[in-house]
Amino acid sequence: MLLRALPNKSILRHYATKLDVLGVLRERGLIAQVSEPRSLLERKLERGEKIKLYCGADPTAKSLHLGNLLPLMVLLHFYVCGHDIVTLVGGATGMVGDPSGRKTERDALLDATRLDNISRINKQFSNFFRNAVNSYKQKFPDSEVNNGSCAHVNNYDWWQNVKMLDFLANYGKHIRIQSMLVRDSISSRLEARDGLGFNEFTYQILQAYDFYHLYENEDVTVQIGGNDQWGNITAGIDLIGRIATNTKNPPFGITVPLLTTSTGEKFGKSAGNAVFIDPEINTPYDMYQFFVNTTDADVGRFMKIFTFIPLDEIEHAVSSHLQCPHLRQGQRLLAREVVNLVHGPGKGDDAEMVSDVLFGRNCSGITGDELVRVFREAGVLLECSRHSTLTEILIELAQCSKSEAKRRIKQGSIYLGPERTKVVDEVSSLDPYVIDGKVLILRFGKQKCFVLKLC
Ligand SMILES: Nc1ncnc2c1ncn2[C@@H]1O[C@H](COP(=O)(O)OP(=O)(O)OP(=O)(O)O)[C@@H](O)[C@H]1O
Ligand SMILES: N[C@@H](Cc1ccc(O)cc1)C(=O)O
Repeated sequence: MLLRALPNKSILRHYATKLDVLGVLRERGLIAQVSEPRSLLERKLERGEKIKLYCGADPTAKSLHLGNLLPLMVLLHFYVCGHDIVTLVGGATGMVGDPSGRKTERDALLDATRLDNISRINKQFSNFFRNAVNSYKQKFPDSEVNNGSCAHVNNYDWWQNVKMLDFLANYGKHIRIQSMLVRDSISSRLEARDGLGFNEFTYQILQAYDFYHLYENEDVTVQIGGNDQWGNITAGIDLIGRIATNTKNPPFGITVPLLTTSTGEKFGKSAGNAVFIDPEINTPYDMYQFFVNTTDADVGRFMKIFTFIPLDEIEHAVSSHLQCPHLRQGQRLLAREVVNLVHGPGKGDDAEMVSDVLFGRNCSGITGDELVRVFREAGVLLECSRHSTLTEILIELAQCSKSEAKRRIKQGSIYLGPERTKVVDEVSSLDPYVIDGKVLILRFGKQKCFVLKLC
């Protein structure tokens, strides 16, 4: 296995002092466990040796979600420091189902659904790394980013050729049942009433063999995953130790802490609380809203995990945020940065603009075209005929009767235009409130705001 030295120029501002990506990741709260011999990995990195890392996700949903971003952020930090990365979509493992962290067996997916999920997830992997690197470059224009290579693989590509008899004969004896039985994902399910199917029991063998395959064929030496993946990752390390032809470069596993909800549940698909990164499922604005609602206590932690904001700037941002927490400056910075990173430079700023308009911040100066673009992307642009009267528009928006609409206007709870002009009567023309002849901002009291494109 060839070890290549990292080009000096790839050492970025954040890592300049130590060549210590692992140290930075630890400080950012992105490391739960590193397998032994850890010091060997640390020394390699300190010497500037280039390594290759992989992380996998099963195609059990249409999209990756914010929980999946934690291991991907680890890959990303290594990537912008010049290391090579591989993402894996589990075309094979997705047919079997990972029991890790689950109390019950997964429902099998239809082939067509799984295949569709695979192509979507591969696209999300490549978009994520492209957007994140672009947003990194935009954020730190003076840093030279010599990112490593980024490859995307599907484990079905090698599993489809593996024959069961050959596998059992060649690898079976190297896989020890005792160590399989004691892994948390297995032992916890053996005690449960419904037990565990043979498919799920063998899952760790599949993931172990993936690591072995990538180690032998692609020079991958590190696997990253959530902490629930520790058992599967160490199964791979065991297998490599037993059968690899060249063990001069020992394999390693690095896990990230599991992002949990306030009730301690893993944030993800199974728990049904995921925020997805596919903009067709959750728009950048949805993601912005999720982060803007972060509690004060989590703002700094999430900035460390989900953004590239340097640690000293995070400290500064959090302490000035805590002086006036009601302004939610910390949450706004966090939300803007994450969305820029995941969806590409500028998308966080666009989402912030939508949020500012909807939640009543000063929005004068935004052009009609810009409003149409950002509200359309956020999926919250409404349309109405430019010949409609105010009463007709209200009937549509509030799904109310004509008399109810008129009553609302009389009550003085309707505000129009960027200047939020209160109206108390049907207006003869909406034109004075319309921005650039095409967009009307209409508010119901303080709570609701609508942006309408006039057609
Ligand atoms: N909440 C989370 N925090 C940290 N890592 C996570 C989280 N959710 C998933 N991951 C990690 O993302 C990687 C891919 O996960 P994958 O998509 O296969 O399953 P999942 O999202 O955990 O799905 P499920 O909820 O159905 O178990 C794994 O390494 C997993 O540990
Ligand atoms: N088991 C991982 C996904 C995965 C699949 C195959 C691998 O080789 C690696 C990771 C999970 O469910 O989160």
